Amino acid sequence: MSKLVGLVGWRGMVGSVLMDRMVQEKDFDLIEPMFFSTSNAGGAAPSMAKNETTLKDAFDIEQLKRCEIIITAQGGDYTTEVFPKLRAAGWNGHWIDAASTLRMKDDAVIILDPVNMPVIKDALAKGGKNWVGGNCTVSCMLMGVGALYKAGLVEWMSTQTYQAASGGGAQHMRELLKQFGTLNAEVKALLDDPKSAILEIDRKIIAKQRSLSDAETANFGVPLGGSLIPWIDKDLGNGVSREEWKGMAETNKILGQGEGFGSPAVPVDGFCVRIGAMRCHSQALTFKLKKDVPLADIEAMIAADNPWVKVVPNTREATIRDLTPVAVTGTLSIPVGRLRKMAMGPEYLGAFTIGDQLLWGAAEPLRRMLRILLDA
Ligand SMILES: NC(=O)C1=CN([C@@H]2O[C@H](COP(=O)(O)OP(=O)(O)OC[C@H]3O[C@@H](n4cnc5c(N)ncnc54)[C@H](OP(=O)(O)O)[C@@H]3O)[C@@H](O)[C@H]2O)C=CC1
Ligand SMILES: N[C@@H](CC(=O)OP(=O)(O)O)C(=O)O
Repeated sequence: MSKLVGLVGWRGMVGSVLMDRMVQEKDFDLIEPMFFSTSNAGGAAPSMAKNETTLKDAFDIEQLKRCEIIITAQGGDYTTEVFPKLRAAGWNGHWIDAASTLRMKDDAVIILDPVNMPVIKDALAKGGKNWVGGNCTVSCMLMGVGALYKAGLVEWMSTQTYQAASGGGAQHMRELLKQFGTLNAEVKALLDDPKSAILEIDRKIIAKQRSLSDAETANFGVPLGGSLIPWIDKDLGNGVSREEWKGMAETNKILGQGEGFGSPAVPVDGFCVRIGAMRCHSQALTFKLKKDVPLADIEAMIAADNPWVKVVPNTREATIRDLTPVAVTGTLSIPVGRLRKMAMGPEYLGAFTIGDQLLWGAAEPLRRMLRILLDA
């Protein structure tokens, strides 16, 4: 008989991407889905439902307890409220979560199976039940350059990220697009006139950006359209943003090394920056390798690591065609390009990589974990 799998957060942005992928990969053929809602209990479940055709209350512990596996993309507040109650009520099922709440707990594994299948298998063998998707930037980065870590080649890595609006949620994407529209409207007449002065357009744009109302910047706090924001997530009070802190903490935990694993952590640090892209996170990486490895060997290693990574030749033509958010959005492809040795010495490697933060950055590791559990 198919396992009863609870789905919470299925109609949100991450959840919708997850549902699409589960339909594409025919995951629903293998499970008995039970759909939950925080806002519409008793309503009709979506078309993938089989026997459980009404939405269950996502706070109803007795209904949740019926599920052998629960997948949630409802968010951190939901996890904080419901997960401890469910475990306290004796539920012993598998919890697969997109939120960061439980990520760094000792009994949780950060799931990214093309990179850390041995860590997942080891935890499963030991009775692990809590599986949490990684930070989108970290997951996309490791899907691209995980081969260098697996080969034990990385002494340290520095990251400079270019993160899309979607990382903040659906309202942030809307806000960005509204700002672009407002700015365009401000200078439309001048743009339509090829003889108009560009510096006048520029003056009007900056004046408009600086006078956007609180309502027009409610989500990001400041204008993002035509600008950038070099701070993502909370201020940890030591000059580091929480998003930057996740880089080192999560990379090492995913790889099963560093604190708690009895081996040294690889230092990872850099700056995380919000830019006006829609849903692809991009990052420029600088590696200090433990030894000088020929570039061709590095390219071959990266290309062979998993079926989704794609080495982009370090030429202008290939880069501007294949290594942009526009090229990658909506695909599972993880291009890695701009690979070259840097001026600092032969152990210093530069790279640039991009991933769709709603696919490999959020939904895909969750549905793959479901498959791992169904196959176990
Ligand atoms: N955004 C991202 O990039 C990433 C997000 N995550 C995690 O996933 C969580 C969910 O993120 P995200 O999907 O962006 O959140 P959303 O705000 O899109 O969805 C969360 C929930 O909001 C409710 N909701 C209320 N109004 C609407 C509406 N108009 N359309 C759809 N849903 C609505 C739904 O719950 P209900 O059906 O019960 O009413 C839904 O499940 C995050 O909190 C985070 O923990 C993880 C990685 C990346
Ligand atoms: N912080 C990411 C999105 C996200 O949800 O991250 P996390 O899953 O680590 O909270 C961003 O803003 O781009």
